[in-house]
Amino acid sequence: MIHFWKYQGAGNDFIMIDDRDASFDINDHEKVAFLCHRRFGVGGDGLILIRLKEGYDFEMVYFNADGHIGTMCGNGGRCAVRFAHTLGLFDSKTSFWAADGAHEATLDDQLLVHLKMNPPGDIEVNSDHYFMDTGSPHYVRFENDLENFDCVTEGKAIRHNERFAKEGTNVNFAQVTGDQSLTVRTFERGVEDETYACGTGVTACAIAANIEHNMQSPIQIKVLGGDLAVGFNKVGEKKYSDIILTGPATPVFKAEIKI
Ligand SMILES: N[C@@H](CCC[C@H](N)C(=O)O)C(=O)O
Repeated sequence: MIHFWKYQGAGNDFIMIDDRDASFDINDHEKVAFLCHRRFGVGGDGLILIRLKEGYDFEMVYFNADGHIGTMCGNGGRCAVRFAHTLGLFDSKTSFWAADGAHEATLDDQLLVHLKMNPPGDIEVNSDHYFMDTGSPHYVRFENDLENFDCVTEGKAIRHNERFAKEGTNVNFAQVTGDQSLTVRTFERGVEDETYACGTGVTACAIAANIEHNMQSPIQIKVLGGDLAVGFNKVGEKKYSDIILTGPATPVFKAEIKI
């Protein structure tokens, strides 16, 4: 029997498991893929284990819906913070461990989670797109009409092109909607579909918007499942610090599944 919670952050949804006793087999990809399946299982864009980690309040172990361990997940990170708070692992400020290293986060009075993201290393600026790693790899391209845009077809073609076919990449399409606002749609690696939101993706889009359009922090970002914001400090050419992803992290239900 597996006891779990379902959480969503701006519509990016996750199965959350309290695995402080480390009893979940992280190599059982089939089980994770089954649990994330929207027809045969619980359904989710990913699955997250909360584990203990020395020197931190907790560790977040993140799997994509395909059953394999993923890289950093920004929306999942916010949901993990809210879940860890419910488990009594911290009071209002936390530091936790994830695939890309340490993160800090706070939970405010309106239950919004402010999550510090690790700065991207090299940012590639190409003629029609950006590529950077904000904890997960992200391709970013600016578009003019995201409402009438085939994100799945375009995203899938880029994710499977010669450059990305092997390792994969997440693919984001961003539209400037104001002086400090964007709309973003994302095709996610590991889900292999468009998701309602991607936290590491909007982080990459905010940075790309600063480089391409001199857009200033904080940037408000509309995604299919809600509203997110990304703040940052520009500390040099294509160098950023204090990158904060802000958004909701909402428990949906708790249940158990016999497996
Ligand atoms: N939804 C996530 C991104 C998760 C990482 C990704 N699917 C991958 O492994 O590349 C987010 O909110 O950042």
